Amino acid sequence: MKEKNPWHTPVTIIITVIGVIAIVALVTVAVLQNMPLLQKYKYGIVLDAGSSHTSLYIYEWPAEKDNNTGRVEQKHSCTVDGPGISSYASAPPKAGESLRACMREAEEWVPKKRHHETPLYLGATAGMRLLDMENKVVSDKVFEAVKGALEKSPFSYQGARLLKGQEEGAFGWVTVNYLDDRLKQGLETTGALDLGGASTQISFVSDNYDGSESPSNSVTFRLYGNDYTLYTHSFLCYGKDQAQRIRLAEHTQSGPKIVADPCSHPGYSETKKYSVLYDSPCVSDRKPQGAPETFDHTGTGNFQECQEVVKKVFNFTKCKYSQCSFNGVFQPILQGPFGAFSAYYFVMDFLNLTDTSITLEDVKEKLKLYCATPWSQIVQQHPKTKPKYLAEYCFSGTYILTLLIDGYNFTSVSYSDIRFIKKIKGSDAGWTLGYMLNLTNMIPAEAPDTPPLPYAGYVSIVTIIAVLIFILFLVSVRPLWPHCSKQQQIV
Ligand SMILES: O=c1[nH]cnc2c1ncn2[C@@H]1O[C@H](COP(=O)(O)OP(=O)(O)O)[C@@H](O)[C@H]1O
Ligand SMILES: [Ca+2]
Repeated sequence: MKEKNPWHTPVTIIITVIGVIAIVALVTVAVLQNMPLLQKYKYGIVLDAGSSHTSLYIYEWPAEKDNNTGRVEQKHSCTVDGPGISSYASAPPKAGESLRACMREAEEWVPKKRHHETPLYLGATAGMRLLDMENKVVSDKVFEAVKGALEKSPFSYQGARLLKGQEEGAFGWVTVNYLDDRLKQGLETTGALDLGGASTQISFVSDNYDGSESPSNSVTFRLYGNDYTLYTHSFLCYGKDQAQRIRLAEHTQSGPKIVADPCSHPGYSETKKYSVLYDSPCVSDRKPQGAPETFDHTGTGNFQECQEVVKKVFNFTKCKYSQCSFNGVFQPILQGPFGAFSAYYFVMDFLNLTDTSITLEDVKEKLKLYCATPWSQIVQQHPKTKPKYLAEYCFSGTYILTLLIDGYNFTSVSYSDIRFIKKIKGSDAGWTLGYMLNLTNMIPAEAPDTPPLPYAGYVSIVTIIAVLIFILFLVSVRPLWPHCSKQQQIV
């Protein structure tokens, strides 16, 4: 008679089926419970209302990683048509209207079901700081107008406000170091150099600065369990557009009809209004009395002379601290590396000077040749560049070098610590990302707890343990197996 397969007895079949079901159930529960949720994204929107223009940035991050890091990315940016909001002083409602096209674009980029929970911020910088100094009533009206426009959007409007210079510098530093993944890993940080139209910021951590000398320049952060004492300073009126005004004001103190400018190309000639040049708190107190209505701004294209006149924009005489940058402002010893963005990048990129491994002498030589190039040739070579920018690159390049070397004390050696950057890993360098990370509490003060095992390792271990338990179970119930019981009977 054929012997019955002991595995086919009802007891073993039941034990096996129950065991397999138990393992599958155990692994399934463990996996489901710990599985990352389906990749859903959250969004945040920040408007950078700068002195020259407004930009809107949309940021995106995985929904389950709110307070983890290195994951927020710029999804889209939109440049608002027209000038910065501070230019609408004579027609504030138009400042609000100007934002409409970008706000509509944002509605398309952010999935509709996320609109209501997407925070929306507007931060205004030096253009509005100047307008606020000049006429608080008007600057309030401009803010009212932009608030009105933003409140109408479907997003979660969180406020429109004037950023302090310190915040602008510090959040630019946070952005650069966040995107470079330096904060989470506690690595040496990168300094941030931001050049705008109306102000400029320098921010860095220096071993020689603990915040006690000139405390108004210090900002402290605790990020991912690391303490940082940041040195930061914002120079109002030292953005490149206002610095240009200060420089031209030097030239026009006697109210001349013709200004021969070494920082403009030979053959350049433009009629300009005195009232427009002096329409800024950075120069208004120097307006010459009895000047004609206009002057002819002509170029001589002399880099050395341009350097001399640009230097006069800075005051190097007084310093009540152990050391200063300029205008009597304290600055600790520079400690690199540095990322230089915004107009630093636009100008140096146009001039093909973003490579800081070339010597400063070579940089100056190239700029000298560029400044001496006749205006007609410049216009011909760059038909697509805005004439306003084109007319100023010789000045802007000279201003950047003078600000870095004479102003901040970079040397021919430390100049190579600077990287001119526009974007880091797809996100624009600037204060907006740092501002949003701060307001949404997305950078925790303490390092987040990380799971001891990666997800795949966790699943494998749960499976192996479950299988082992099952085998042990089978072995322990072996005496119940029919053929074993038979053998025992024989013995
Ligand atoms: O393509 C460009 N070439 C040269 N300069 C540019 C270009 N795009 C923007 N800029 C300049 O960058 C600066 C941006 O300053 P912003 O408007 O942010 O002022 P703020 O930061 O002082 O408030 C302005 O001086 C603007 O003219
Ligand atoms: Ca800016």
